[in-house]
Amino acid sequence: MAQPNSVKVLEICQIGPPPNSVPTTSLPLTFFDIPWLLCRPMQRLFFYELPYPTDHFKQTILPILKHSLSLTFQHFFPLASNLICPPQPLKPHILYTDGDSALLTITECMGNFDHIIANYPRDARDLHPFVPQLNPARVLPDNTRVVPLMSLQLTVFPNSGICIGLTFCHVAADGRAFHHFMKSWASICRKIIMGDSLDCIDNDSNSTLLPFHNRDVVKDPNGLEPNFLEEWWNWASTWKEDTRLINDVLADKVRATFVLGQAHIKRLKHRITSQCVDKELEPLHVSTFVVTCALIWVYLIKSQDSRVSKFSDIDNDELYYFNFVADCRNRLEFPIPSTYFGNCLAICFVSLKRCELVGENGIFSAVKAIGNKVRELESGALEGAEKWLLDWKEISELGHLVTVAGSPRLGVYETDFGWGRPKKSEVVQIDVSGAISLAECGDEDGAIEVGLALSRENMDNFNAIFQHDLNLL
Ligand SMILES: CC(C)(COP(=O)(O)OP(=O)(O)OC[C@H]1O[C@@H](n2cnc3c(N)ncnc32)[C@H](O)[C@@H]1OP(=O)(O)O)[C@@H](O)C(=O)NCCC(=O)NCCSC(=O)CC(=O)O
Repeated sequence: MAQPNSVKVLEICQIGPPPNSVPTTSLPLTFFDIPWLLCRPMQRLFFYELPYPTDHFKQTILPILKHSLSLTFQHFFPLASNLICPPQPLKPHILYTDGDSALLTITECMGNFDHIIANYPRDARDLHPFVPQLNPARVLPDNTRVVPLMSLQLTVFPNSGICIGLTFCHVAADGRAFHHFMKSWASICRKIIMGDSLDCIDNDSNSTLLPFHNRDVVKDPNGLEPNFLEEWWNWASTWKEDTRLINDVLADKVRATFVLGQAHIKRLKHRITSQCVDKELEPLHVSTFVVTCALIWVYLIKSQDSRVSKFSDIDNDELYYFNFVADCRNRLEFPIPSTYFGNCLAICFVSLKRCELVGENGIFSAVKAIGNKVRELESGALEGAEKWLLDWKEISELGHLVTVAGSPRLGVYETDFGWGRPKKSEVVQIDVSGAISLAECGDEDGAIEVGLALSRENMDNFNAIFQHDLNLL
């Protein structure tokens, strides 16, 4: 019997920039890009309500989506390009050659749209049929690997909605760059639907300014690039691909979205600020991002308690880690345009003992640790950058790590192709990577959506703690 969420493939094609519109271009990787070479591909879904039958979608909407995608690739060509990894010591780089294109698969799904986009816990495997696979890498006779950087999937849910799914390599684009691409594609599509002029895509709002590709703006006075490359080569030579089947990894996992409302965030901020006053401490950096991360970090550790205690003694002195990235486009001594296309992220780690996190003042301690790290970025976002890769490797091997994907500042729900805001956006890879995903809330200004993928037992525990504690805020 077919699974409710199985999809039927309607068409497979390749879409690239219009022929002869982009010259052959090679982009070097900067020290900001190299750490992402070994990162799993990003998997992002956007769901839209669209009450049309499949034939209408195929005849009317699909041609516009394809045409606007091609026009968008003309400016965002790295996403239609390949990552070229020649044998050491030649450097990996991104190469666009005329004719390069991204794989686009069109599918149809008879599953229940409302269930698929719901916030309540659902089988983590439910979203995977909508995630496109990247074309496999090619290996040239001289052992150069040619790796496609992005693929797309459009799934139509007859008479209810569509899903735009994208898989892309983080080495090509960070969150800001990727969502710039998405909003530009949406803007061009919208203009075609409205019959507006396409003379330029940079005349309506900041989100559709043209991307900036010149990598010379990234200065590297401390020589991070050669060191990161050396570490990547060492790491890649011993790296073992995770060959487990996705269904095995996700067999017991469920995913859910938790919403932290504006009122909750306000009260949480107020509570932390008052604690500072009561204890006569210096004010902390109490942003929405910081308080949300602190709260979720603490609840995640508390929700694991029952599982940990079943198998082992809890070591309260053990260090637990939290990792987030910070957009450096306005945080460096040298100017980087806000439209810079590539990676421009500082990698930040904080750690606390388990007892500090689960104790009475756990959220306060977590706010202090994360907030201080954000504040440190003001005095030098590249401070300690030489340890980014080593920290990453060591800490991920230690375990006890919570990482963040997405951000509430990327405007995910502003991605409007001409038929309204997304009903839901999901970061699918968190179910394997173990990260939490953050986004602004689609339904409430100032609220935050937190995406989680946990074992069924942990999700139940997390849900109970979240509902109980939120009522006390
Ligand atoms: C370092 C940070 C994570 C956290 O810094 P902060 O704690 O200071 O929080 P912040 O920068 O969001 O905002 C701080 C304050 O600035 C103001 N502020 C900032 N941006 C604003 C905006 N767009 N609109 C309105 N206010 C804004 C608010 O007052 C806010 O407080 P308040 O919040 O209280 O109102 C962030 O600055 C940052 O760099 N975010 C981007 C991270 C990123 O790019 N991630 C994507 C990874 S790639 C990826 O994951 C791929 C993918 O997504 O597909």
